[in-house]
Amino acid sequence: MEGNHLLLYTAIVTIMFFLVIRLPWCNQRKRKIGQGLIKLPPGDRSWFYIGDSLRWYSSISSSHPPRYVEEQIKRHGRVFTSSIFGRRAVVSADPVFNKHIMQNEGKLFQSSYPKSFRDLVGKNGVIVVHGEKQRRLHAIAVNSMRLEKIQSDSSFFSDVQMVMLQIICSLQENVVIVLQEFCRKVAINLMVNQLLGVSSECEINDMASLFSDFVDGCLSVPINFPGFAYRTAMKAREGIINKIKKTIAAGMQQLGPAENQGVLGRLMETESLNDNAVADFIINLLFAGNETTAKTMLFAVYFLTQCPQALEQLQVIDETLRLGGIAIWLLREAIEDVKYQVPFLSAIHLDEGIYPNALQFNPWRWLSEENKEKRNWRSSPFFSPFGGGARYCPGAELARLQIAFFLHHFITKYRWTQVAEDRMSFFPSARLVNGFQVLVTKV
Ligand code: HEM
Repeated sequence: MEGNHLLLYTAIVTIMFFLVIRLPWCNQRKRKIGQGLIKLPPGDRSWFYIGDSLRWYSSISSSHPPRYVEEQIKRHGRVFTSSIFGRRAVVSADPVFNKHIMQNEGKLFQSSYPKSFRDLVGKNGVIVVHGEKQRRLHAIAVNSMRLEKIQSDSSFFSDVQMVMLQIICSLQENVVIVLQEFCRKVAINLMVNQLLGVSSECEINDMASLFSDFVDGCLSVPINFPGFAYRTAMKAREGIINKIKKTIAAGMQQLGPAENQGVLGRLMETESLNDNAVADFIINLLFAGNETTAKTMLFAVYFLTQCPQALEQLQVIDETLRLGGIAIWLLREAIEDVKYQVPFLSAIHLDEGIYPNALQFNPWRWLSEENKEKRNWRSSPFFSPFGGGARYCPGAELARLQIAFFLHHFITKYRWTQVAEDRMSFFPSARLVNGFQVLVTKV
């Protein structure tokens, strides 16, 4: 399992082209496969996994991450077996089967993460726990970030506005900026404000620095030794926990109504979690929400740069999530031997059959009548940027609001010119390889 770290981290931060189901490789299962009692989906039977892994890596680090999967689909069909991550895994690029996997979280499949990752995000966090505990924390997360809840927070809009203005107005004119870094800063500052209810510039900056170290560690190789990003992230985790505990101890009621104190305030008022559980909860939201939101902001500006007409209309968020979706796959472990059929011919976000000219950024596609139902990410098997089933993303509404605010401010206040070639890559995590260097000028 340890060998899986890098890919796992990539998986976590990087719309769903496909789902990977890791097969727990016990002797009993090996024997059953040998005796033909368990039939695996078709696939290359080579146990020499390096070849598959290299092709997998080279594909996800290219601008077209599903390449490897597409090649395998041509040979074996939409659900196939592959030797990646040092193990046999079943890869599904079948939209309906993917939905089935997500709907059966905890019954037939479950998500699984290595110990180093669990230590960092907290072993009681919603991302890593299972069963009743996961359902309870997930419900709390959904409740604290519901659209109505966010909108009823009288300070939400003014806070977001303030954070946005602070950062966006700090941009210098006629200077080349690396937009990737800039979007990360925007997302981290918004996250500090939205999760902890912190609004003073100085406090936001302090916490943003800890958050940034923490997120870097989540995306690094887990070497717990001084000088390594993972160790720095562990330290940042301690700093974040201290701050959360201090905020709790200070009694948020003194600071005003709890619904105006971010997710932490709402949590304290309505839920009976102990301090450690609250800290792990917030840290999980931070991890899950930060890179995903930052990269969607970045990719939206990147696609808009290539499509100036869309600037006029701004129907861009769903199209960005389809074409530049951050979670390119999800990982599941099969709990039981699963019978499945592969009768489905349709495919997912980049499939020409579902989305004609799939590789073209075309936000107007979402306006057509036939795509209206497809667009419903809660029910559609063809559009799953926020996952599905028991683990669907509880931060989806918050993320969309933040991205919309960012685009509004950035687009109405600035014009930009791209100054260096760039392309998308999903290795080691979703990014633009040259950071997207742009020269900005005020409108
Ligand atoms: C564009 C931005 C975002 C994208 C594309 C995204 C995508 C996803 C996806 C695909 C999952 C499912 C993972 C799985 O099934 O294994 C997920 C889960 C999750 N997301 Fe998001 N997310 C975004 C923003 C956010 C934000 C802003 C927050 C919170 C502040 C958040 C919190 C979470 C949490 C806590 C989970 C885990 C739920 C559980 O395991 O029960 N996400 N997200």
